Amino acid sequence: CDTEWGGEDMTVSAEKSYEIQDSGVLTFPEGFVWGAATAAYQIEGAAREDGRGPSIWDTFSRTPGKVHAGHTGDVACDHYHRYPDDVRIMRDLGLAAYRFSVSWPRVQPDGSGPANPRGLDFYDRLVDELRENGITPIVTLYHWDLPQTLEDRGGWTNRETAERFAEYAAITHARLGDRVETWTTLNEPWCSAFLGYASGIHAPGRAEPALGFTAAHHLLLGHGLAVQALRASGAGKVGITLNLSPVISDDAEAAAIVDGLQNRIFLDPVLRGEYPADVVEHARRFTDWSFVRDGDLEIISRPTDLLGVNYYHPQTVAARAGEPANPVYPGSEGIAFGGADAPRTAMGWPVQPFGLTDLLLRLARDYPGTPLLITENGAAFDDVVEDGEVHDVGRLSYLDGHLRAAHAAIQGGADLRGYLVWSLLDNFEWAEGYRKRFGIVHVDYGTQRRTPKDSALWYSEVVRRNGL
Ligand SMILES: OC[C@H]1NNC[C@@H](O)[C@@H]1O
Repeated sequence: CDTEWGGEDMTVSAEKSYEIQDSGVLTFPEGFVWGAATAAYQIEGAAREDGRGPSIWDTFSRTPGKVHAGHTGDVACDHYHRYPDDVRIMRDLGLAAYRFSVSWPRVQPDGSGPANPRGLDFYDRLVDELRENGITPIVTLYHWDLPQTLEDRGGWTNRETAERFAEYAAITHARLGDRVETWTTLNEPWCSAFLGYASGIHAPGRAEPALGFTAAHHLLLGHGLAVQALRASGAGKVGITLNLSPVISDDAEAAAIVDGLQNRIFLDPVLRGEYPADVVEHARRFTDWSFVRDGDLEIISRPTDLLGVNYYHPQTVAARAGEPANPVYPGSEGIAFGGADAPRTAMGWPVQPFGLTDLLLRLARDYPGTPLLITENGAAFDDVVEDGEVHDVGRLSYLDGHLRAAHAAIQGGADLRGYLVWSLLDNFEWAEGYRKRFGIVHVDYGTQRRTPKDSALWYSEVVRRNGL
């Protein structure tokens, strides 16, 4: 993926458009926010430019065997240099909002201390470019690229990292807060904790079940401290983004365990100010929870303005004697995962749009009063560029089904404010490297040429009509 910048013309060809057959128009609420999402390490590149320090993903991707084919985020989609072209693509598609993450090691190369002005300068340029093109920026403060220096001191297993995170949040808001209204603190703390510390599948690659729970708590504490810092700094809307999955099972006990470890261990502290009692008991074989201090849950549950929901698929589980534990769900011995009878994406994930309706209605029922924003939903498929076009029928069908599912949830009473497709661009899919493509815009990593896929043209029409 190491390329020279070609600077080709990236405009979307306006004459092409994707007509939606009038199969009964579904219209979304007035003001529904349509956009796309990305993350810094997955698209920016420029890994050592303008003072950026190393993150745990720079380290992890250089560790043999951890990332497909040794892929790294050194160049990625070269968004650090090509952002004007990428913003122009979003404008031409008619997107109203763009969710991106700020790279903590760009802002504070060592994770603490004074800001790196050149790092912040990039986000200044990006935010201004977005606003000049009528696109609302939505900032994620942490999308997994922890400064390595902090990991060297224990990372999210060290309580002090939560305090450093709040300082970083304040620094970033001080620079961008006059032009960025909507902030989410963390992206998918479940992945950071249970892929990164409990199972070793993601950076920093530690594989001790107990550390998953410690890291989860300090991530949540960091969220709460950052909310306090953002409020003190005059932030507008503040929230957190969680990857949530409804659990499908014939076995109530298995379902409760997985739902607790995936969903309620984060939802309940943030929105109810308590850890679920069943999860606390379940985890006692791994931890005594002594990392929870008096007052932590009050900090973690500071009021927020929105809940970012990342949905891809449900979890189908069954009780099966002798089944070994799934390492990302500590203590899940006797529970078999998978088995959904559904089409699959290139990630092997089942395509089950009904799960999104179930999830959104469950959130509205169990955690009422919190506006919801789908901050990620999308699918990987093996795309091919043919005569300058990408006929990604599978992705288009996935998105169509999930938008219909989201609409059904709105009809059922869910307070859903918007939908941000994952992702704007094909990008670095973590341990899968660049071999999995989630973008509605194809990226040729050899030339960095962008090609809007049929799904992008279709999505543009959905945005224009505010419906299907
Ligand atoms: O796996 C697809 C996406 N899931 N949520 C977090 C993102 O960084 C991933 O690329």
